[in-house]
Amino acid sequence: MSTLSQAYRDDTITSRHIIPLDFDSIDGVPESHLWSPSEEPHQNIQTQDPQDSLIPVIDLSDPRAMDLIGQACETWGMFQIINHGVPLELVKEAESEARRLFALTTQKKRKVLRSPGEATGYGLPRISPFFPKCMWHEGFTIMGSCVDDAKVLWPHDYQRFCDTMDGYQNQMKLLAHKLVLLILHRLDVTTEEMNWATSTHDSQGALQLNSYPSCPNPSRTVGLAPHTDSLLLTILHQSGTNGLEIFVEGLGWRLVCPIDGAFVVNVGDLLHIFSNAKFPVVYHRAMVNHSMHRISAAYFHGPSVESMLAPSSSSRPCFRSLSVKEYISLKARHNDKALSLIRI
Ligand SMILES: O=C(O)CCC(=O)C(=O)O
Ligand SMILES: [Fe+2]
Repeated sequence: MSTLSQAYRDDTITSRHIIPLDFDSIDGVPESHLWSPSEEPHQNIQTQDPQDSLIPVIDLSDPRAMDLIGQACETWGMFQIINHGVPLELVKEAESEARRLFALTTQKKRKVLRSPGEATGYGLPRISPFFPKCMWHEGFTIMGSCVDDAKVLWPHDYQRFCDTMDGYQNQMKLLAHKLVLLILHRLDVTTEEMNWATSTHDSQGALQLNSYPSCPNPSRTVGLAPHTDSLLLTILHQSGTNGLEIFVEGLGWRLVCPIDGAFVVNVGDLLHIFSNAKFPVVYHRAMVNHSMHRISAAYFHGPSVESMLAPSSSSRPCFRSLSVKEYISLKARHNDKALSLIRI
């Protein structure tokens, strides 16, 4: 049976930029990383006042949580959650282990470089080939066990990293299932569809650790270019530094303020399709700043890659049905054009 990592492996586009910059050895932004407004479609739209975040913050212990989540999915496709039940200690530990990883020398990190045809390891964002300039970013992708890479990075001290990332992925998987259940109440789903979306034993997840070093020229650089996440939903921990922005039709780019102990949750393409576009497609990006090294951890949750996906109980579906694997493949080849290719 295919796994998410096989599906990603099959479709990696060979990129001329697969190696993140050696951030330790540079003192300016090289031409390859300098974006002009015309190269970044939304770059010139002003971000709103940082205090004025639109995205709702929902307390999962609130009896109205299900309704609030449903409304947020329909209106923004994004919300933040607090009182989610994930031990905050574990979140802090995962962030600190991610910092320990990115603080390694460039030479060390490149030993676990994600080569073309590989799904996990150290590297640039998967969307890099679709943009003319490189992003001010380095990432580390984990799907299941990361022990092989960790042994290369810390031959005598790899267990701490692995245990933390395993524990974090387990908690994310539990939380993702809880959220999917709450979200599906907003949609008119059949029992069979409910089983598909909530089946725990063959759901798939990937953990993406993102690092955005401080940048000498943040107004001409992009941390993570505008994109949508491919799977059902994403649960993001952003360290206390601004950077994540969501594109809202008619309003432009809006900051998603970091809140201590909260996770940002956003609808991914598969959920957009499954909701028959009742939930919007969520464009977001990450910007960088002059003084802070920003870290984030995104957990992408999806169903089995072998399973079929179609708009739920819809008399007038606006997408054709296809396998999850096929969608991942379309996305890898066509990026944000993938949804229009399956629209009917
Ligand atoms: O770093 C962030 O805030 C966003 C990360 C993200 O969008 C992703 O990893 O897909
Ligand atoms: Fe994302």
